[in-house]
Amino acid sequence: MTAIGRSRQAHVLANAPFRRLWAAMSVCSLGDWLNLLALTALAGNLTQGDFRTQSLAIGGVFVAKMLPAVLLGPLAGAFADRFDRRLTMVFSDVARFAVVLSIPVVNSYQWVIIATVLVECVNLFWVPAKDATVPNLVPKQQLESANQLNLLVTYGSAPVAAAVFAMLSVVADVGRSVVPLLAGLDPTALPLIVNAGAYLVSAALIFTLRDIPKRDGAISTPSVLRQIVDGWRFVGGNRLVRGLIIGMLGAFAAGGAVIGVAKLYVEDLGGGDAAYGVVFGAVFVGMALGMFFGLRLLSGLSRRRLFGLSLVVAGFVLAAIALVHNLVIVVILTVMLGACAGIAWIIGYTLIGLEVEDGLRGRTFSFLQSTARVTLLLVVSVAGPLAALFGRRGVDVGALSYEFNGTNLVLLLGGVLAVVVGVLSLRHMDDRKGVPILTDLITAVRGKSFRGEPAERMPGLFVAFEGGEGSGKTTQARMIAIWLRDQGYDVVQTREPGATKVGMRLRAILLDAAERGLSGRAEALLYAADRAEHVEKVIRPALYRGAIVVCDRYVDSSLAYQGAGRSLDPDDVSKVNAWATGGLVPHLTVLIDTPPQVGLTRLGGAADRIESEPLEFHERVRKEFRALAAAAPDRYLVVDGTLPPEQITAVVQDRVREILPDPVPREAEDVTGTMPAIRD
Ligand SMILES: Nc1ncnc2c1ncn2[C@@H]1O[C@H](COP(=O)(O)OP(=O)(O)OP(=O)(O)O)[C@@H](O)[C@H]1O
Ligand SMILES: Cc1cn([C@H]2C[C@H](O)[C@@H](COP(=O)(O)O)O2)c(=O)[nH]c1=O
Repeated sequence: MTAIGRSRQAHVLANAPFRRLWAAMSVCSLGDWLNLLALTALAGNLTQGDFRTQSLAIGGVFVAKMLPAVLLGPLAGAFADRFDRRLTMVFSDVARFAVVLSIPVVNSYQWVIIATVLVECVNLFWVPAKDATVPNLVPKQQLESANQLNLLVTYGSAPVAAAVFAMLSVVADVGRSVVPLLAGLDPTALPLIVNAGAYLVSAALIFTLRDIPKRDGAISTPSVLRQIVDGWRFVGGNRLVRGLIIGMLGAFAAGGAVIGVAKLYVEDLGGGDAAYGVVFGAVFVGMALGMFFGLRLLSGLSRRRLFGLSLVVAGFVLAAIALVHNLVIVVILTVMLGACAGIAWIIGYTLIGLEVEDGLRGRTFSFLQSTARVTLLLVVSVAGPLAALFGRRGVDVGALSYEFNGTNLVLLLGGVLAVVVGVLSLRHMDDRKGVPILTDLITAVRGKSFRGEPAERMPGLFVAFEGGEGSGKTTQARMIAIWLRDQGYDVVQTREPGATKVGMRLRAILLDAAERGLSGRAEALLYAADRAEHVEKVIRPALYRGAIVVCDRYVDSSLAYQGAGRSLDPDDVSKVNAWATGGLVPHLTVLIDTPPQVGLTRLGGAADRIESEPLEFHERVRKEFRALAAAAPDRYLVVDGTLPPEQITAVVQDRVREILPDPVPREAEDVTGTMPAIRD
């Protein structure tokens, strides 16, 4: 039953005009992928014999495919705006049909290149006309679903095309051996005919789609160079985005190296066109596996770390592909390579979506797309000539001989590049500095979250100071931090709320006296949010590093203030905080126990939102602090806060000394005195 006032929205594919356009897009995408496979294979077949010529010939196809988009993209977009969109698409489809069909008929390398450029020029009209049509056919609220479906067919058709290509290649081979008339035909002729047919089907589908308005507004497409310059201005200053862009472009470059030499490499391994189709399809199968299963398998690992890590692993897998001379193993490794690429791709896109602020997001995506195109073009154009330049080389080790060709070199370089950008991304974006990545990885593989590490397993020491308003804990935390630094320890002195960037904003909200009417639960959650950020970004990394963390307030403050003060269920407060901190508990909590009547009078300046609570509230807080300490005396030190500050410091020092790794004995300290190196 649907709720009153809410009607269930039909699926976007229930919209007949969009369904027809989508069908046309699907057929075209399939045709496009088949085209890529068939043309690269044909270029290799037409120049067979000489390794160098073949490498250059295949590289030439990629250059011909990408150059029109880079040079003429914006121009074609502007032209496409002026024509009737339906007719633009229909004419483009018919033109593509004719040009692709002519390729197997002419059967020459020069024509392959000319035809490729022609088809790509026509694509420049088809794509903007299609993009501008979708919003005309679909209501605004369904646009996102429509775009998702478009993406699905754009990339989802690649493995289907690879399978179709492999199958058609086998059929063509059988046909040529059985029918003598077909013997002279290149095996790629059949896939090219199917490719041409796909464009014709699309033309027919769109021709009958009368709902497309003739013209509606303009699609403005700035030049690729403009997009890159503008984009860098916006994204270059952000460390996270910089890391993401470096990683994603590196992945594109490594991918470009693979695309540029894949056909020849498969041929080197003894595979024909069908095997090329299988390897091509393996990349996409792997990508799908990575996107769906890889992320689930490692759901406990920090996304930023997983991004860099998947690039590094992809690099090693690519290097293995470069060195192994076995087609079956190469196909398996290619699936793994695709999985790493899939993980990196989805994380990269999601992180940009989540962590880049709204005003920058569009520009970041368009910057990424423009630079990705240029990177791909550059790498693909260099890969072939580089492989050709290196040629074929053999290494003899005793009775064994190992062939290392230009294709192996390009793949190996692609692998090294992926490892380097992976490491660079990790260094730029790591959100868990100081925590060994292997520890995180093992925890994630075991199915646990990286946040669940108890303090005892970390080399550092965690001391928290608690107490009511004006009890003197900030003074004591500072004295202890100075004393510890004097003794040569790495000390991180911190506080709650407000030790992180987000925390500072939360502190402002939480303590603003003008912020009236904040509910108890919201207050508890905001303190917990501050704590989660604090633990993840400051405390845990410091403890992993082996530092001593001296923290002014921690979970007990929430139990005392929100639990007892606001009368929230202590179990709820405890659970929320256990989740927020991943169960991180201090080694020692020092409670500076000062009666509120005393503490509140010590404070100067205007009272903040919590300080201005009535005395009974602060009494409840104090009572709860004392109860918590009484329940776990081993982990607490309770000191009378009305004593003179130096006396309190001495008591705290004695207790902390007991748990210090390699402490300086009290007597030695008394004799030598201290030479404070850092006062604060
Ligand atoms: N033992 C003490 N006896 C008297 N005054 C003290 C003592 N300890 C600190 N003070 C003074 O009390 C005031 C509050 O101290 P401090 O800032 O350390 O307290 P606090 O517990 O951190 O307060 P809050 O958390 O409410 O900000 C300061 O002016 C400080 O000099
Ligand atoms: C961590 C934490 C703090 N509070 C309250 C206690 C104080 O009134 C303020 C913090 O101010 P301070 O001068 O830095 O001590 O926030 C709380 O209610 N719950 C908490 O978890």
